[in-house]
Amino acid sequence: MKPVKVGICGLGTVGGGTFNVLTTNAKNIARRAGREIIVAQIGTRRPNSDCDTRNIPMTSDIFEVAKNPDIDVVVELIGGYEVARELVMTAIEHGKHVVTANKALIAEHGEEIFALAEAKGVSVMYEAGVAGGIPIIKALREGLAANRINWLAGIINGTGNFILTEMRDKGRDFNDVLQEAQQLGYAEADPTFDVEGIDAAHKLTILASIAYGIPLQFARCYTEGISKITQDDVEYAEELGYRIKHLGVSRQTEKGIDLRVHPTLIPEARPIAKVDGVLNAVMVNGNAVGDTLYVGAGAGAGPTASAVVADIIDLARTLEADAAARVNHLAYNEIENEQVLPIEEVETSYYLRIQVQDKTGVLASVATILSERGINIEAIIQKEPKEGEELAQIILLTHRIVEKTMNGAIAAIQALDSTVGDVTRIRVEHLD
Ligand SMILES: NC(=O)c1ccc[n+]([C@@H]2O[C@H](COP(=O)([O-])OP(=O)(O)OC[C@H]3O[C@@H](n4cnc5c(N)ncnc54)[C@H](O)[C@@H]3O)[C@@H](O)[C@H]2O)c1
Ligand SMILES: N[C@@H](CCO)C(=O)O
Ligand code: NA
Repeated sequence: MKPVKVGICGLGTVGGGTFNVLTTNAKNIARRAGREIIVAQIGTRRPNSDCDTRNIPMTSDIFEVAKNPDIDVVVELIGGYEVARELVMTAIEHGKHVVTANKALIAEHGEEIFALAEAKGVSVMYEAGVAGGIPIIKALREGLAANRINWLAGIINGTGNFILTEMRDKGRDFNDVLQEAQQLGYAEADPTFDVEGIDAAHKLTILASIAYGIPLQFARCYTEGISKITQDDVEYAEELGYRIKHLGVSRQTEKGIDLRVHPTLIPEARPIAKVDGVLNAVMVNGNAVGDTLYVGAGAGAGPTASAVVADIIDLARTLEADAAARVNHLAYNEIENEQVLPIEEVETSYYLRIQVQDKTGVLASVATILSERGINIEAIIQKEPKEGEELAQIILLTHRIVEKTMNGAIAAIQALDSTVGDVTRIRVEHLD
């Protein structure tokens, strides 16, 4: 069979990694695909010193790659929304298959891109976009296709998990660790996407869509970042037997689907609570299979390239096949518009940290506010003021309650004379 010709656009962390995996593992890849896969052209503004591209045609115009009649598969690794969207649409218009690691692009413009791809009989693959090297898209779209997915939850941002781990294990400063994550090539071009949960929300949007067969609904994803987590919360969570992780959670409930990214307390006995550093992990619960767990590197050149190249191999195998026989872009042939629940309607358990004046009767007033609203307390710790400080802290774990009821309770606690500042609220997931 004739070789498959690939054009790579963007030769940064992931582009460079993809080029190196394709060349280093070329023989093995050809054995798997049943044909050679060669890099026919690279579109980049500058060379990458980690890559020996001496014999490869290069251009600074990525659109030249998208239109090159010699190329079968265009690999979009430039990032961002607008130019990337235009590039991918141009490639599809020219009859190319596309592989991308760009979850922002898929979460925001996926429907339009897939519609054009289906009209043109080509495929757009995006395994590298979600949880880096973990083959979670493949697992959900194909491996778990027999199931009704009940829920999924994951650590799906490598930079965020790296920061939380370094803060917890070494007491390091947030910004210092973020800088290291940027140097290691883990972070997004705009790192607020990582720390404010936007990147995780892009990934969760995609996971929920292919898990339940619903449209991509990024705008409905509730998003909260990790920048407000304090060393105190990390320590108190551990005292209660929990770890704090930045989690994407989506459940199929009777009221609708919840779709949310936020810091989360997880019981330390759960394997996912011990997934540290740049590792990602996704738990998926299906009605036939039960619990499943997928763990691996969520960012970095090699792991992300592993997923990009797997998609290219998949395409190489089916290049001449009937497009309609390929698995649908969003896994389901029929997409149904199920309601995404507003965060106020979501039910979960809570960790609360309340700073109070060190007076008698304070704990009783807090307990009264909670019990009046039917909120049961599961555990409680009271911390005396630290040396040289005047404020005490009350730390609570509650049973499950709907978020709007908790909002009312928090407002009432904050209105107490004895409460100082805002109440810290972190949601708790037992993952069962
Ligand atoms: N870095 C990771 O670990 C990782 C993991 C998964 C997914 N991703 C995604 O992969 C994509 C690329 O990320 P990266 O980390 O490799 O970024 P990067 O900044 O290292 O590389 C992007 C490259 O594209 C080039 N580029 C951008 N616009 C261009 C244009 N118009 N013409 C020519 N070149 C252009 C840049 O100069 C840069 O070299 C992003 O969508 C990112 O979200 C990254
Ligand atoms: N910035 C992303 C890259 C992988 O998608 C992360 O840290 O997870
Ligand atoms: Na993946």
